[in-house]
Amino acid sequence: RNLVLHHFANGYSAVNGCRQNETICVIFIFVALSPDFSWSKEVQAKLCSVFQLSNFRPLQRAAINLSMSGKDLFLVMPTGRGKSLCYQLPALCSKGFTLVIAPLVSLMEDQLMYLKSVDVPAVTLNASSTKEDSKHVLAGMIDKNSPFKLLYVTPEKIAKSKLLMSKLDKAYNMGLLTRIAVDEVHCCSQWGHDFRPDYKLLGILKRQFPKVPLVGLTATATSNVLKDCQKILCVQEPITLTAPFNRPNLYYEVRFKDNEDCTDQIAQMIRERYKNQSGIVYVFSQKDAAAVATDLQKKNILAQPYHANMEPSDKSLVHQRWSSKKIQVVVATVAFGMGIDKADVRFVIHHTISKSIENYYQESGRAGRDDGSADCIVFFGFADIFRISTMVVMENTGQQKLQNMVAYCQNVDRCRRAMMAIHFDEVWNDDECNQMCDVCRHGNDYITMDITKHARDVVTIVEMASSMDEKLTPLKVCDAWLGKGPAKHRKTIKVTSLSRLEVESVIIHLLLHGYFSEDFSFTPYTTHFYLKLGRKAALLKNGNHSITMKMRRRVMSPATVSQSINSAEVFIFHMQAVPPADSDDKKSFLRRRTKKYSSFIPYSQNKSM
Ligand SMILES: Nc1ncnc2c1ncn2[C@H]1C[C@H](O)[C@@H](COP(=O)(O)OP(=O)(O)OP(=O)(O)O)O1
Ligand SMILES: [Mg+2]
Ligand SMILES: [Zn+2]
Repeated sequence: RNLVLHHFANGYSAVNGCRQNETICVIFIFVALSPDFSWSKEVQAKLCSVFQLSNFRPLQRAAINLSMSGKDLFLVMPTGRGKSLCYQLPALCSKGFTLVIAPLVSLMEDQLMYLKSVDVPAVTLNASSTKEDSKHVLAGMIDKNSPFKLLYVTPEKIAKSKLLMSKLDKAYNMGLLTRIAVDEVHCCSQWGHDFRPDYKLLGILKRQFPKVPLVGLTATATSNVLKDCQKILCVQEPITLTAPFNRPNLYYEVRFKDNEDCTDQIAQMIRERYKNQSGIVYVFSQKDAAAVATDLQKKNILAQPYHANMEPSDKSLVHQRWSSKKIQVVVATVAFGMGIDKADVRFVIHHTISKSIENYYQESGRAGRDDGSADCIVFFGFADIFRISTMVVMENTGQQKLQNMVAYCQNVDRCRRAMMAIHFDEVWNDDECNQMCDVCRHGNDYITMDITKHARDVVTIVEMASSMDEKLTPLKVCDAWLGKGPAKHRKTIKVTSLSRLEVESVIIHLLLHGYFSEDFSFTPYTTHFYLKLGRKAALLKNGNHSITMKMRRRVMSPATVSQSINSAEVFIFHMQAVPPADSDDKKSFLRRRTKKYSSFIPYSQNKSM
């Protein structure tokens, strides 16, 4: 029992046997960690001689042993931690071949290129396979000498190719279909972040080939998504191994976009902080990819765009040039994601927030796969929220997921890792972050403020517009509150004393907490996002109701301090700070300031940490 607990404490975290008795699962995992199976020597030898790796990473050995002993398995392991090895190595140590389902041709090609380089025979069948290639592969599947160990196919092939299914059937009967691996298994579920309809049809595999063990692999799946995948794949009693989601070498930071274009700031960071280092800049749209790449090029940065609408050969070229360090930065949409396995990515910067935490975790997870330190920085812009919101308006849980992402960015209170842990149903102790997020490093720069009066004012603006039968976009609401635009929108309230960033922050807070809600309006060409009163807005009529939020401490001159001491009026974002007169306060101010400016020195460059 103690040994099992020891393994758990050392990162072999959750083990859930769906519908299985927990004790049996604990025994399975315990046994699976043992190095004494009939295949253990061969597995260890090939780990070194073929894959040229000296040790397993957490959970790899358990996953391989469970898979080798014929168990069905879900493996949830952070991006870049080596899930592929957990089916490639068993494939190499078993007779017959392993069928691998992967969502993208580019992802398969990358894996084939890698396997070729280490002399593991692997082939693919996909829409771009030639007739000759297909013939060769189909024949190999039922060849007793198994000319290949891994066969990569897209889910579309399984859904559409009767010939492939009949060959698989034959191979199954001959005992040559040894294992099935479903990579990026979260694509099965509509609740996952990257649903692919053809994955829904993969249940046929377990129904047709019940004796073949299946392993589903993903970096990002909540327990509900996994349950859904299990049902879709018709897997009866899988064991789920979940490696801790945490990537200790990644530094997470969110920056508020103080104007629409943060490209200048990004360029400066790349030129100074990430000189000669590889990275990715994620953008919202194909248009943005082209524009931001051009902007960076103008600033003498070797950057190229990457998006789904480019010719496959152009995409490959950008990927190759980046992998071989001929260019420094790829400016990409989400199309540049799965299967990107460059080890030394030192920064992933989001020019625009992702549409969900799952997406963000996966995209930022492209950084630091070599275990070296790397930075993951998001630029959080007010207008971007509504651009994405209207884009995901038709997706099942699109708004909820976006809200979670916005809450992650807006948060200045809780360790960023804690936010992710809560999202992925993990237990997390904030101390383990090790100051590797901006909140843990700079949380003291924020204080709790009473914003009730501000909330009443801005709610009044929306209420008034509505009484005049007008709808206001969030940007219009900001303008009205800041004293721009028609005066009728602020008849009974004063122009706010808050800065634009503060105004935006308050509106986001009210939206996240139900004082405002979204009001979409559809035209044949576009969708508009308007603000309307949310379910909690009425509470503001009650004199006792109060709202607080964390705001960046405003550094004030002594005169301002005395004016504002009893007021919630003055806070935040004044970068032009004036040190306090009092000498103790001055010291702490200077400490804070040094700290604040060191906040712009990320971990990877901050040699003192
Ligand atoms: N035991 C190990 N020791 C050192 N490096 C390893 C080990 N196992 C795998 N790797 C390396 C090989 C790859 O370059 C890198 C990422 O592996 P890979 O299998 O592509 O990740 P993954 O599938 O978990 O990530 P993703 O979720 O992004 O697909 O890790
Ligand atoms: Mg992978
Ligand atoms: Zn933290």
